[in-house]
Amino acid sequence: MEGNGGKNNTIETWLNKHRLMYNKATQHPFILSIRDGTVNLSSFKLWLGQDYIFVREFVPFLASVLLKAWKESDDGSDMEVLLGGMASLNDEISWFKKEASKWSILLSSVAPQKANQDYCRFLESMISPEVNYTVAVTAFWAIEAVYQESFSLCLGSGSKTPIELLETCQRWGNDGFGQYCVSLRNIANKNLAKAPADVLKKAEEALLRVLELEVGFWNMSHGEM
Ligand SMILES: Cc1ncc(CO)c(N)n1
Repeated sequence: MEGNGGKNNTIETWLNKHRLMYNKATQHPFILSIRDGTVNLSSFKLWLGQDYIFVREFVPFLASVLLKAWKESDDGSDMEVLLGGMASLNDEISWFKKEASKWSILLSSVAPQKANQDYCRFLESMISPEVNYTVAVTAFWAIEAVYQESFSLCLGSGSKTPIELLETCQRWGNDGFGQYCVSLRNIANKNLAKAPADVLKKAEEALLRVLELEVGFWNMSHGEM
């Protein structure tokens, strides 16, 4: 018997259960301000500099997920999806540098703020070999999914996203990134379906922690510290 009663839709179940928190993370006032065109550009610049630091910390985290997949996954296609993610991160770091120079942000002088430090500390905790693959890949999916949902909101019909922010929104809101998030969710669901109860509990906690940290990250950018 599988740990999850034989179901293969744990993520959907959790998203329904935690819908309020998920919506808080994906429909944050900062994102809504981009969508309605009222965004404060100094907030956007703050976000950009902080997210560059986050994304650099994201590389060793993803490397650890890849390592866990190699050790613990029985499906070789997981590794290919994760490797694709690693390749996009490489591209993303170049994009941040280009975007920062467009906004005259000196990345080398940006220091991580408290909410960012908290998030980076969480990523580091997930790197530990004691955290198993199912938990780490669930967290990874959640981190990517929040950005995908958030930024695709800024591209929808009726959105008044300022033209100079469209490229940012497209980076995470494009269909390819959406497909990638679906692949990650499928991987998470597949592993959750065969996970024992204690692993399920840790994965659900990791999901909630990610949502909380994402809200904190948006709050920081939006100047609600
Ligand atoms: C804070 C944060 N969450 C998620 C992503 C998605 O990669 C990101 N770049 N930054």
